[in-house]
Amino acid sequence: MHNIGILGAGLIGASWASFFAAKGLKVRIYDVNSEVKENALQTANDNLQRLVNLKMLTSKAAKTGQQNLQTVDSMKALLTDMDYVQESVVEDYAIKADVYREFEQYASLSTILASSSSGLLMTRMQSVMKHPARALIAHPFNPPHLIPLVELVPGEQTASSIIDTVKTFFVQLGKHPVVLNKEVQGHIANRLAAAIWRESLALLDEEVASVEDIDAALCQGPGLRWAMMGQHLIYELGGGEGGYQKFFDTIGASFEEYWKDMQDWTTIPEAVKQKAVAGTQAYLEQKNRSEWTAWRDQKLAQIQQVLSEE
Ligand SMILES: NC(=O)C1=CN([C@@H]2O[C@H](COP(=O)(O)OP(=O)(O)OC[C@H]3O[C@@H](n4cnc5c(N)ncnc54)[C@H](O)[C@@H]3O)[C@@H](O)[C@H]2O)C=CC1
Ligand SMILES: O=C(O)[C@@H](O)C(=O)[C@H](O)[C@@H](O)CO
Repeated sequence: MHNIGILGAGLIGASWASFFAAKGLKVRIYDVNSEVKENALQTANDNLQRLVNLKMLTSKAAKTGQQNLQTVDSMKALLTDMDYVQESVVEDYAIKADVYREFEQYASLSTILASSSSGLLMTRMQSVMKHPARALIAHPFNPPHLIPLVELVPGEQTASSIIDTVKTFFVQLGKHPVVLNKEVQGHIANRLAAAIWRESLALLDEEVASVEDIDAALCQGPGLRWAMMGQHLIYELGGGEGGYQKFFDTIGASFEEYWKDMQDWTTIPEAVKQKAVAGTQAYLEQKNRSEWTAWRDQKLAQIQQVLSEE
């Protein structure tokens, strides 16, 4: 697959455009909002240069990538002779349904449609399609041009061959695809993030600690391990010579007590949202959002460079 379509070019679509262009693929960018589309082109060009500065891309590859990026003015122009489309339009079933119906007016039967959706169910999204077998979720983590994870989630009508094709495609591009056997809201990573986020909010609400200390307790502790290990492996090691079973039999029992005492919100209280927004302002006194984003991207690149030195 060489012709890549970016359908929806906001925050994630622009980063996807950067990623595919960095890999030497031909990338067409479309968004219903022309200003967003042109901004995405500029962002993708800027990101390619940033990848050079981060020593994650050669200048030659960046130049080729910039030459391979183009914006188009219609879905028809986006989808003509298109191999693979990464859909990153607004996270809304109705909007995605309209986009999928329009997609099928112009895309050939062989064109793969992959949604970036953070947690919508592909079965519901592909239900409006005449040819749903070629649609799946390929959910990234922000920013996809720097974070390798992509969660592949089939809908009930997705062909298994499409999952295999897209998994191979992403592995060849240096991504780390994980394949879900069945769809669940939020997939894997966002469900894990949701559990941590809820308790981060609860600890703030119960005035256990400040926003910055709650965040630091995460990124200066377990977060460092999470860059290379997940909870299962971490606790296999946490059990010492007795391994995971020892961990279950000893420390694990304490976690059962924590769970009894932890929040089980299914909606976020408005007062908590206000506390979190207020508490986060302290970060913006240190750096503005663009500076935090640049700092994040630099650290993400450095971490991955270290982790690649096996
Ligand atoms: N923001 C994030 O950190 C992440 C977002 N995602 C997912 O990516 C998707 C996009 O999210 P964002 O980039 O954050 O949203 P965004 O709001 O930045 O971009 C969405 C874009 O879709 C465009 N759009 C709306 N209707 C359209 C149509 N009919 N045709 C073409 N373009 C249309 C909008 O103009 C907008 O530019 C969502 O499904 C979201 O769940 C996935 C991972 C991370
Ligand atoms: O965290 C991410 O980048 C992704 O997993 C998401 O889909 C989040 O929901 C994102 O929309 C907010 O960070």
